[in-house]
Amino acid sequence: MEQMRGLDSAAAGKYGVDHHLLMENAGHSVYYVILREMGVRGRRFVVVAGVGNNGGDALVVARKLHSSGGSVRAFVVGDPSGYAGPALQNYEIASKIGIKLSTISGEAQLEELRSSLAWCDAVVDGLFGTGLSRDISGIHRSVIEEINAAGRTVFSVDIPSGIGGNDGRIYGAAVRATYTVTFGLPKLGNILYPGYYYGGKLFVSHISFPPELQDSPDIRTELNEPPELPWRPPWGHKGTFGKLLAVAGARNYYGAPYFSSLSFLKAGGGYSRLAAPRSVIPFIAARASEVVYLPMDETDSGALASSNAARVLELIDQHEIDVVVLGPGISLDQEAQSLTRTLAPKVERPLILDGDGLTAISSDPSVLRSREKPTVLTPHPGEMARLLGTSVGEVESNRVETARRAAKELNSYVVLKGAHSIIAYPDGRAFINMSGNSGMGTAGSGDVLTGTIAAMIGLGLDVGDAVRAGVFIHGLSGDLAAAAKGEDGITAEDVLQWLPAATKAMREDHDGTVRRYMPEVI
Ligand SMILES: NC(=O)C1=CN([C@@H]2O[C@H](COP(=O)(O)OP(=O)(O)OC[C@H]3O[C@@H](n4cnc5c(N)ncnc54)[C@H](O)[C@@H]3O)[C@@H](O)[C@H]2O)[C@H](O)CC1
Ligand SMILES: [K+]
Repeated sequence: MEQMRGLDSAAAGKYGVDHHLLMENAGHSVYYVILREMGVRGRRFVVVAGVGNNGGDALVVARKLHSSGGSVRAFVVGDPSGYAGPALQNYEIASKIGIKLSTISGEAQLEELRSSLAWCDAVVDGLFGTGLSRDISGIHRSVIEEINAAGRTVFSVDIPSGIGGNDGRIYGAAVRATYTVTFGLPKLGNILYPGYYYGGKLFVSHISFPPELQDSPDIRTELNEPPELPWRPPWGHKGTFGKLLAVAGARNYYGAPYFSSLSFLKAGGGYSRLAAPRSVIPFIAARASEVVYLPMDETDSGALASSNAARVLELIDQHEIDVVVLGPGISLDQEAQSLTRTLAPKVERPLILDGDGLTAISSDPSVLRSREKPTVLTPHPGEMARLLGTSVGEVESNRVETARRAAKELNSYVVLKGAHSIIAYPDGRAFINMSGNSGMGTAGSGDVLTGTIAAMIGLGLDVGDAVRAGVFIHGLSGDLAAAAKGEDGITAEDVLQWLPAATKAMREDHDGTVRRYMPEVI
């Protein structure tokens, strides 16, 4: 939000696009969405305006709806003497042009609001925008509850009132919008859950900001728009599309090694090898004949013995491995953990660390510092908390900055998994991934992600691009699975089985596939 205010003042200062113009553009963009989504003439609208600039925007909308033949009942919530600048100007105009304008200062006026909400076809929510600074109570909260109770189509101005602009959290109560039109660029609160859910269909209006403002390098957080996949030469062979070595598995963890090694092939990778404890391999081989198996020495508990380190390094050279996955399902067995800490600094290939492999390096993250080749970490919030020595609550309350911090401190590409996974680069950039659904919160889904990212490296993408493409395609695969079977019952196997279709969609219609996940720019 602070960045947006900076853009605002830059727009006014440098280009003369002052706040009056910005407010007019903002109001018009909401009006345009209403016109396009439901029409205006003869329709009935309740406009709820707070006494800040969000309210000012809403009064511009009221003026335009009124002018185009809509029936408008506007309610100012709070003391109109609070208006200033362009918001005051729009309040004064709204007072003169024949709009039915009431002020709600207390519970006594709620009945008039309630009957108007019953009367209207749609509500314009301009109570709070990015100025929301604390939990909502009193009359503001009652108004939000009335809007939600009325069950009408709601167009929220900039952000659903009650959603925090920087964190997407609900500040006491929040409007459940059908549409949100946000200005300039999306705020984190428009994109992070639950804010993203409360916003309904999201539109972005650049409110006539010049591109050089929107594309400013100072903006270090973006939506994940993954790159096109590299071309597949028709004369390609297994080696052309990447050779994986997955070091994974333990006696009671058959799924992780299976999912991480097979998903590599399902997402387009060329040749997949799995180094797993000797006794585990027959069970996995029965399910994945396409993977080549390397039986490894094991401890009494059936985990990878630490004595395997030299052999793994030899195998990497012998088979000209391109990318290594280390950790899925290796268990907390001390030897497997120490094997991971021994291998991590020595693997001179792009390395993806996941699952219990992350736990192994959590006790000594410095083992990554000496690595020259890129490192990718794919923690869920619990693993991230262990990596950073903090709590899950801390991680979840500030997902973007936590991922950014981890990427910098560990000099790695970090995927903080969860609803809207966050991808952070060592250089400080962060990307919010928009594909995926709640059905993917299921055992093994993360293992499918590691093989998918590895496949993108195998196809030839730079590691940063490979992480962004892998996370997006993994989520897309889960969405295709959910579309076919519903979110409740999909399992990691479904996410795995839909990977080819997801990769195919990216090849056949990259722009269309990605655009479906992006807010519509109007
Ligand atoms: N480039 C842009 O992004 C543009 C943004 N515009 C609009 O401006 C709002 C932000 O307006 P602001 O005046 O800063 O605050 P709000 O209108 O969001 O809030 C009103 C007012 O409410 C007070 N307040 C905060 N929290 C509470 C609370 N819990 N209870 C009661 N009152 C509260 C606080 O004093 C606020 O000032 C942005 O969202 C856009 O809609 C421009 O108009 C267009 C360009
Ligand atoms: K709002």
